[in-house]
Amino acid sequence: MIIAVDGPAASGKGTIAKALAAHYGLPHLDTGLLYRAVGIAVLRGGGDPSDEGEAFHACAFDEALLTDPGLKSEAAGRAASIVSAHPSVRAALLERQRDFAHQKGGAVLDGRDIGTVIAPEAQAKLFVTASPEVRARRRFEELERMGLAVTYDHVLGDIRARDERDSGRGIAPLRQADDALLLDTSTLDVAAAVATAIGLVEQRRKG
Ligand SMILES: Nc1ncnc2c1ncn2[C@@H]1O[C@H](COP(=O)(O)OP(=O)(O)O)[C@@H](O)[C@H]1O
Ligand SMILES: Nc1ccn([C@@H]2O[C@H](COP(=O)(O)OP(=O)(O)O)[C@@H](O)[C@H]2O)c(=O)n1
Repeated sequence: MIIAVDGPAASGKGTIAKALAAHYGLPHLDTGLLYRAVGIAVLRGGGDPSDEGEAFHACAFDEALLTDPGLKSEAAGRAASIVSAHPSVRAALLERQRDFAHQKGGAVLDGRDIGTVIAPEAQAKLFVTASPEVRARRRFEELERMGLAVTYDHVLGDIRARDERDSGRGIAPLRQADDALLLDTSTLDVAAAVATAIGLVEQRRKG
């Protein structure tokens, strides 16, 4: 079974995708990490994420970058959101994601375009969301726990800017697939959000 989990920044999609993977015994891919790695590779090379040529070049990033703690920073998220709007960058990362989705037995992937572009044939698609304020609070607390110097207002501004860029781009914009089930986690804690997600996947499996 392929499970596609899409949604905006800090909606809880990664938490849900990981829990679904554990529940169903499937491998999980956080596709945002790939774009973050490209973004960080450009920044560390002194380049400009909005330069498509530089961003494309960075798609051949060192695999060790995928476990770099710097990937979780706001700067990496911002750079990821800029490089991910370049068609050549999306094309360069496409096959790797499709191969992961189509491995024997299935997989869980989370991102922005899993249900629409990477695996439109996924048996279960969830679109996870929450209000921008709730998402900013969660991300703010997460970054604080990591010891990063951030303010709530800055994180909220960053989340809004990313929402706009991710939803407004011409290629693979963030949107709920027609056959995706909506899961708003604004008033759900992690346990309730995961339980709801499992219920929705079961609905698709049986239907
Ligand atoms: N339903 C929830 N209630 C409270 N906190 C949550 C919930 N879901 C996720 N979180 C927390 O919010 C932060 C962002 O969650 P994450 O799953 O990484 O979001 P995303 O993958 O959408 O960016 C993490 O610190 C996570 O523990
Ligand atoms: N499948 C994906 C995943 C991420 N991305 C981009 O990569 C950025 C970082 O993604 P992420 O999932 O790591 O970000 P968070 O939602 O965890 O904050 C997003 O803002 C998107 O611009 C994408 O375009 N397509």
